[in-house]
Amino acid sequence: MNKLIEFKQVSKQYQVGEVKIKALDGVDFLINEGEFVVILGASGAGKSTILNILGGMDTATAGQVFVGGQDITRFKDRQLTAYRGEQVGFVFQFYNLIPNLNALENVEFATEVCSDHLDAKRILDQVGLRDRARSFPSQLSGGEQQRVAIARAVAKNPLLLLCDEPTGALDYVTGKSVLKLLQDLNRDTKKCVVLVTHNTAIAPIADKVIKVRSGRIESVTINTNKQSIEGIEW
Ligand SMILES: Nc1ncnc2c1ncn2[C@@H]1O[C@H](COP(=O)(O)OP(=O)(O)OP(=O)(O)O)[C@@H](O)[C@H]1O
Repeated sequence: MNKLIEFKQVSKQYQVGEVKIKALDGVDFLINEGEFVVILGASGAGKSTILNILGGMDTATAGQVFVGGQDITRFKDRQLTAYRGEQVGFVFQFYNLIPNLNALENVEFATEVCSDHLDAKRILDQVGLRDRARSFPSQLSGGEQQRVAIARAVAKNPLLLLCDEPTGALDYVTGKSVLKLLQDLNRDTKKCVVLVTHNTAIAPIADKVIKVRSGRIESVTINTNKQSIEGIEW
């Protein structure tokens, strides 16, 4: 399998007044093309910091981050903006949809800047929202809004899909169906998915599990017997 992402001795320090906070401290890991990766860890472990640096939303204090062979820590602002806009699809806990655009418009708006984007209607169809394309976020359930957010991310046709606690605001059954959608998309499109969670029960659905603790990598495990989301409970 080809290497897609490499973190090399990545550190991140935040300065809050007089206090220095070490969010990441020498983080190393590899992710291959097409992998479904779960980043696990307790609150404050550094999971979101890893995802934000990988997505070009934050910058490392030290170290290198290679994505598709390019060191994104060396990118100038414009390159980073282009990388974020075109190569990365984000899915957040609280959907972040634009309230006065309907579902279809939310997806189309996100893909406008992407030269290689997919058809918004087709992707909405794929996430099971064909009949809700004209609905506004306030008219959709949490699970439906998250499906729009996933469609928005996928329609950009990005290199990677980054998901930060995508089921954090959803009930058990809806959360499971959103994870199933992400798992299906990963299988069908071969896009790399990196999902951050504190829920250890989700780990068996991943190809690779990266455990983070106090800003360091505790372990990296390859699941030889990856499970389907239907097969696990918590
Ligand atoms: N902008 C910031 N300024 C200062 N400290 C920050 C900032 N962002 C994160 N931190 C700190 O860095 C550490 C790692 O935070 P991070 O958000 O990556 O953890 P996390 O594992 O994603 O936690 P959670 O599951 O609670 O979201 C924490 O101690 C946090 O307080």
